[in-house]
Amino acid sequence: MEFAIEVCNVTKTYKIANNRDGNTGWFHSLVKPERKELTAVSDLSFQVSTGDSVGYLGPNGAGKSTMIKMMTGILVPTSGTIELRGRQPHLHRKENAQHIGVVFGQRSQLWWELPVVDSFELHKIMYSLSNYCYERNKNYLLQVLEIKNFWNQSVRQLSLGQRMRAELALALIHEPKILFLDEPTIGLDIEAKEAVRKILRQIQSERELTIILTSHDLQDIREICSKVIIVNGGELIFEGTLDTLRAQMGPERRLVITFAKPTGELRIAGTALISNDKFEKHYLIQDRATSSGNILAQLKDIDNIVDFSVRELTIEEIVKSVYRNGSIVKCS
Ligand SMILES: Nc1ncnc2c1ncn2[C@@H]1O[C@H](COP(=O)(O)OP(=O)(O)OP(=O)(O)O)[C@@H](O)[C@H]1O
Repeated sequence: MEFAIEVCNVTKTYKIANNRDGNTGWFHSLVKPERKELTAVSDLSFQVSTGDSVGYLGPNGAGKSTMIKMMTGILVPTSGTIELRGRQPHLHRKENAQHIGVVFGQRSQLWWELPVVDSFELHKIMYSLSNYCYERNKNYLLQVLEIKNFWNQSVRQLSLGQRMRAELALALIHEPKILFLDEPTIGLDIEAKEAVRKILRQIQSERELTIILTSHDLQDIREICSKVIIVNGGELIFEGTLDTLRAQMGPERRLVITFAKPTGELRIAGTALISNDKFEKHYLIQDRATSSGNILAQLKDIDNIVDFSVRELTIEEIVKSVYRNGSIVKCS
């Protein structure tokens, strides 16, 4: 099997200031600063096959951005090796750039004051694209990403959803084989999120694109990715398919009910009571067959309910669940 990405025993440490305690600590840190090491990525190994779409998940500070920066060649691993299509990214930054596209949800590659088209013309020059290749890709992306009607508009006038579609098109204009997406739907409304996910699914299948996606929105992962890697504290804690993760995790939704008056223990069929405060109770929805309608039917006869919500587990809760429900799973 051909691997698009091979990560082998990679560790990345940063040197950070060691601020000393005590009354004079600040003074000593100022005149004689000490440094200590922080391990952001710890002995990580995994492979991504060509054409796979992988969700790279973890709580804040888990080392996701550090890993993406190493895979794109911006940072150099402290030890271990990374290969993208057989090449170490930091040693072959120029060649590597031809094969990868990068979208950071919180940072723009588009020129803010200029019309959208200008950023594309610039990329054409930067990537030395032939007229034929540029026009073919441009026409494809303009149509799939529906950006024709704001093609000549200045970037700062675009809505967030339009800008993200333009960012995606720009990252794909040189027809990369691997696309890195860091929180691509952050800040978008539901409709715009849906559009981005649909487009990514389409482009991925039409171009056999390998996708690495970090997101705190589980719906992104569910709709775009076939595999998941979960990291915590720089270490790999899960690698496998979404189905394996679901089986490992158990319930994926949480029901929260708020009461007007102090209320004793209350059971709801198809859920497990996990937090039993007098005014607020939390339940894990155990059974995938338990629909919101089913829950609503059970709640309608209980007066005294001020509010209730059914929400997905957060990444932090998933990480806890992976730890709680057994050993760390690695199954490619
Ligand atoms: N340039 C840096 N210098 C020193 N420490 C850093 C640097 N970049 C990241 N770190 C530290 O490395 C650890 C991992 O950070 P990283 O940004 O990779 O995590 P992350 O999973 O992407 O987090 P988030 O989801 O919050 O973006 C954190 O403790 C962070 O403070």
